Amino acid sequence: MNVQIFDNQLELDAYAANLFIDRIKAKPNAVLGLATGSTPIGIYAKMVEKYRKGEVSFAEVTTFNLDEYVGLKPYNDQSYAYYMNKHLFAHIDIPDTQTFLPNGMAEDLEAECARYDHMLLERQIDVQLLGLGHNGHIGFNEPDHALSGGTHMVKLKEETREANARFFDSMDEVPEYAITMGVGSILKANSIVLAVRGADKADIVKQALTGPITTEVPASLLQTHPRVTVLLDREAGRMLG
Ligand SMILES: N[C@@H]1[C@@H](O)[C@H](O)[C@@H](COP(=O)(O)O)O[C@@H]1O
Repeated sequence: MNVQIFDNQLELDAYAANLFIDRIKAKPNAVLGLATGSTPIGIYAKMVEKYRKGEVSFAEVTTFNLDEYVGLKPYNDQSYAYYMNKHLFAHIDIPDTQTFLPNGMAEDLEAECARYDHMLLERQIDVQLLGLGHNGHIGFNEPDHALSGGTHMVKLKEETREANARFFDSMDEVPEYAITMGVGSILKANSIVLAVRGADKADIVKQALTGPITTEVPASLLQTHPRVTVLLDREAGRMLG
């Protein structure tokens, strides 16, 4: 693993954005795997800035998001569809037909997981962006005695709902279920960028990067992938030797 520790957030954001932009410059029709949460916001802002300066075009890029809550309409401001439009898609030249997220409003959620998985099987993600949950989750793959390879529905752990409650008006509004890309699909990406910030993630960063490879810390499976770049701020990296 290539681990980079940054003194400030802006440097981390710029470095991460460049990894994606360099890939698009080398391969204009690159397939990007995208993530949500607070960490990627600055990375997307940097991508938008570079797009506005004319440094990159997303016209041929395709994107797949990791996950989506079940039961939130796309125009609900807490849905990941809304987030992606707000922070990235609305500001760049990517056609709507080339951006994909699981549909958490699908009537038949099993069929929706199969549909999303089918699309992922047909394509290879060139660069996959990941954040890290406090319990080691990636996407919404929660710690468990076994993990799913493909897209599936998950019941969110209470700790995850609590961590994400800060974005909602009350805990009752935080969805209980989500659809997430599986760990198998994530590990199939050609390269992976894991971005993590904050002292509250230092312990799980250490477990994920240096602890045993276990489904109880889903991010520890990244140790098995040959091309992972880990981007940390000082706080998140403070427990690494
Ligand atoms: N489903 C997302 C994850 O994909 C993300 O990595 C995590 C961490 O988010 P943050 O960057 O806000 O800590 O939040 C959510 O649970």
